[in-house]
Amino acid sequence: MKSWSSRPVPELPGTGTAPRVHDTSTGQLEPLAARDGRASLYVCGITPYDATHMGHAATYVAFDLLHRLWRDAGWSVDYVQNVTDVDDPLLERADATGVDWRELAESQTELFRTDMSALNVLAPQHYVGATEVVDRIVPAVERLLERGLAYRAPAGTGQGGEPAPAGDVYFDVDAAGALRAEDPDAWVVGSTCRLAGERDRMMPLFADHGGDPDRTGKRDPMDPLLWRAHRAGEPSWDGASLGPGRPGWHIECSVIALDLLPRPFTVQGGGSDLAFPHHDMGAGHAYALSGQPMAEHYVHTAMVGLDGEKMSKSRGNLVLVSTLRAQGMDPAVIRLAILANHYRTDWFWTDELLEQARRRLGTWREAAAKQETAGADAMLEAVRAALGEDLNSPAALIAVDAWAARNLGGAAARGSGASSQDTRLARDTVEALLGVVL
Ligand SMILES: Nc1ncnc2c1ncn2[C@@H]1O[C@H](COS(=O)(=O)NC(=O)[C@@H](N)CS)[C@@H](O)[C@H]1O
Ligand SMILES: [Zn+2]
Repeated sequence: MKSWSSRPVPELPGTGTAPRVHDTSTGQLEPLAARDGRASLYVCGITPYDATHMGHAATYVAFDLLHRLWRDAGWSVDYVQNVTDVDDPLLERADATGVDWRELAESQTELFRTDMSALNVLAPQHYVGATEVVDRIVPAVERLLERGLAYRAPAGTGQGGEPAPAGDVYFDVDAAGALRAEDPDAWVVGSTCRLAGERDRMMPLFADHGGDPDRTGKRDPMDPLLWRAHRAGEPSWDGASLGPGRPGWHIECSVIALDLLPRPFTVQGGGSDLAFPHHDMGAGHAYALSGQPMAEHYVHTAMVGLDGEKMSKSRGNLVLVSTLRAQGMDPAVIRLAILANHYRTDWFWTDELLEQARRRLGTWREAAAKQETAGADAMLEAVRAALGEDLNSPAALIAVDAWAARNLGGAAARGSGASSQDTRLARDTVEALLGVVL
């Protein structure tokens, strides 16, 4: 699937260092460093409807900061993102709005690409739809069955009490967890999101995020679906020995990452709502298939809300990037409004945030319009330091505020050494590291 076009990233003098970022699997700040000069990133992509709301945008802008820091450190970045272009929520929305599910997926993915390009989010090298890799998912599920790490559920009733045909294939979390006996690094339920052993906390999360604990005939209610046997009216693919059907959710990300990224890759990323079950189960599938951990680090962004509630499709309280753009809002203002919040602190989208970002950008651009300015070196150092400490973009913006104030304060405030080269470096710093064009 095609990705999107990205502006070139200005080169900066010197190099940054490995950013220390909070890793969900350890609960600590960890240096996210490349190996042999290569860093690799898998950020879960959208399920293509209601794109691109501010929650989506905040998550992809956060990982864009990491991507830019890695390039500033002189490393090459292998970046993969998927599109969950077949899944229950998408089919339900298509049915509810009387739109063909493929057309809905295609048009919403295109809108997402346009919004990402407008927000100056660097494009992944690989942008892969679940429907493009069904032929890779089927053999992976067959392999898990052969190894006794998956099983076919008998006919019964589904999560909502509806009839469920025989042939739904589930991952056996217990059997997979037993692999730890052979390898202490092996995945067990909860090992990548630190919920191991907390079933009473896990079960509601599992049910809320695509799980079907009440489906009869499962060995463990928490076993996640790998392959959904064909139901009338649903899209389905040839599943070879699995029979006709469609992929489960977690397995798509495991298979795409295993196909395109090193084992393990550097960072698995997404919003905090993906930590469990999605990233944890996905890590279990990847370990069961490869014998290697899926990722070295797991990084999750906080939730963006509106009017006191998490911004989400189900609540329909969405502020869309494309709506603001259609109203003439400069996307750089939207990006600045997002960056004014720390990626790991839940926050609410407000008009004041947008207004504050608009003013801030105006001040920065006024300073950058001056023929000669000073202080870019100090600003570069301060922005690198702020982002290098758990992607602290609010502190980075304050460093740019200080640079602008100094240069709008008249010649005396600027001090000696003002030059046009300095202005160039200031612009390049703000664009290369923050993705904002002055
Ligand atoms: N309110 C929100 N705040 C922050 N991030 C959010 C919010 N809502 C969704 N996200 C993030 O946006 C990304 C896409 O979400 S999504 O469209 O529901 N799609 C999915 O979660 C799956 N397609 C991942 S494989 C995910 O990383 C999700 O965690
Ligand atoms: Zn995913």
